[in-house]
Amino acid sequence: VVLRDRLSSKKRVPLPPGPPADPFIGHLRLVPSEGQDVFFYKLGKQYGDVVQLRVLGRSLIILNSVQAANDLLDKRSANYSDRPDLPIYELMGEGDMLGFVKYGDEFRAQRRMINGYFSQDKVKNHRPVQIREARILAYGLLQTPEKRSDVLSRFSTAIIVDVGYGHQIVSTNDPYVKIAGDVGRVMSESGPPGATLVDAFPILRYFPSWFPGTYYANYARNSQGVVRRLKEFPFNQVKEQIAQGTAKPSFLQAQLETMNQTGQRDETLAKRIQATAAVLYQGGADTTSAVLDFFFLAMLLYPQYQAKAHEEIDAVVGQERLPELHDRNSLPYLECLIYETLRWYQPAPTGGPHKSMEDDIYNGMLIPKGSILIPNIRGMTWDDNVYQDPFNFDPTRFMPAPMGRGEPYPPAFGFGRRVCPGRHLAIESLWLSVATIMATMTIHRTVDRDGKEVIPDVLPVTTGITSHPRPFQAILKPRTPNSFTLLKHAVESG
Ligand code: HEM
Repeated sequence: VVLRDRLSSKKRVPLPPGPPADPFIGHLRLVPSEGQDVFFYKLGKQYGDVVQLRVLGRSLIILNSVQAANDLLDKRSANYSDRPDLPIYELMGEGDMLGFVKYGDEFRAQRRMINGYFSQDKVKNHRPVQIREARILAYGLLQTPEKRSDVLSRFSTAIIVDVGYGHQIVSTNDPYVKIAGDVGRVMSESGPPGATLVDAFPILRYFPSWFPGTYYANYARNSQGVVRRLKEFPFNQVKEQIAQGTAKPSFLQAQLETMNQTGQRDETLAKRIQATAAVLYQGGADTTSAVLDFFFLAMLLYPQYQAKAHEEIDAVVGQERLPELHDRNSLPYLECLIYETLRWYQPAPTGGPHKSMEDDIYNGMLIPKGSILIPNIRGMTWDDNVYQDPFNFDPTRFMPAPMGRGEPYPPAFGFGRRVCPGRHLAIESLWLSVATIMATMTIHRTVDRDGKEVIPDVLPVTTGITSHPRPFQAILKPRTPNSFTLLKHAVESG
């Protein structure tokens, strides 16, 4: 009786508001193929911070405020930490990797493994690698500014490959660079159409990749080799190095050593180690380099903030040495510059999709069991209840009054039990790279044939769930002759 009463009372609870739908396909025709983050943001403006869409019988709940995302995904995380079925990623061989794993024991085991190596406390051990790579990055940018995008990718790949697998990248022929390139291509390219679902509903091919069955199935099948190599190559390399006594400390080495010590050599554990090591690359490489590219874009569009960062670094660090992490607390403006970059544009603007496990009621609205919840980070960072003049890039917004307005840092790393486990590593990588770049170079706009400054396009490209700036050129110059010498010396002395 109690259950019947609860169910019948739920029937009276309205669903969250949303736009009018078509019969059967629901809101399918409304959702655009590109720029879903901006579309969801606009829906939020019209219908409120919790909006419901129905697509082919599935309930999509769009969350456009930090408050709603925290209330549901964090405070009620026991119900909202599952992921939707993503058959295409499963087909690719990624179904057992943390970003896609369902809520349950395997999820907990993988998070524990990753947290054990990347918690706030543990990431301190990885600083020497990050410092070295930040300096190689700045040196590389000054030497080949026209290859900025490649140099940024190399930076984020090198950190993951060293911290994750104990391998230092020294040349572009490196097998890890090849694997990284292949994985990046697979994640961003779409393949030939032909999947049953896509054939049945051709419009599905324009859907973002988190929507079940929408990614090209053939392409996914053809990509299995790339994903397998990402899992097996580092694993086999480190296993061999351990056997030969040459393994360097790394995430993989630590997991394999623990497995050897406990004598627990079962296949499930070996597969789990492979999957967690692979997901580090997948979660950490393109995201970090995309943020840095957004940073360069912001510096070209808003040169006044670059000048302020230079001033702060000169006052604290001077020009005779390079910044170190112990300078971090003395450089509040630089901190704000990094968080404003993360607020302004994000590499994952629609966040990670969460799935609800039971019916729930929130603010008088029914969130049906099995809904896919999209924490639309774009909408949250453009929320004018939280951020004044949200489209404007303004690092001082986070500063306490009277310098700023004390606005909160953006939720760029997601929510609840699914919050990004690489966030501490990511923030330190970003801090070291931005601090080293600001200490050693100035960033300028290029000029066209008529001598007019080129202002790059601010609108990013978003494919699937990741976003990065459109290609643009920047002129990078050493701040002083000593900047270049300092970097050269740091890089050459290792
Ligand atoms: C600036 C860089 C980064 C950004 C903006 C970012 C952002 C995110 C976001 C938004 C999510 C989804 C969270 C959710 O579902 O609520 C996520 C998940 C994840 N990230 Fe990151 N991330 C970054 C760097 C990294 C790094 C460096 C690593 C690894 C070392 C990493 C590993 C992961 C993993 C494994 C997940 C899946 C977690 C799960 O499903 O439980 N990320 N990240």
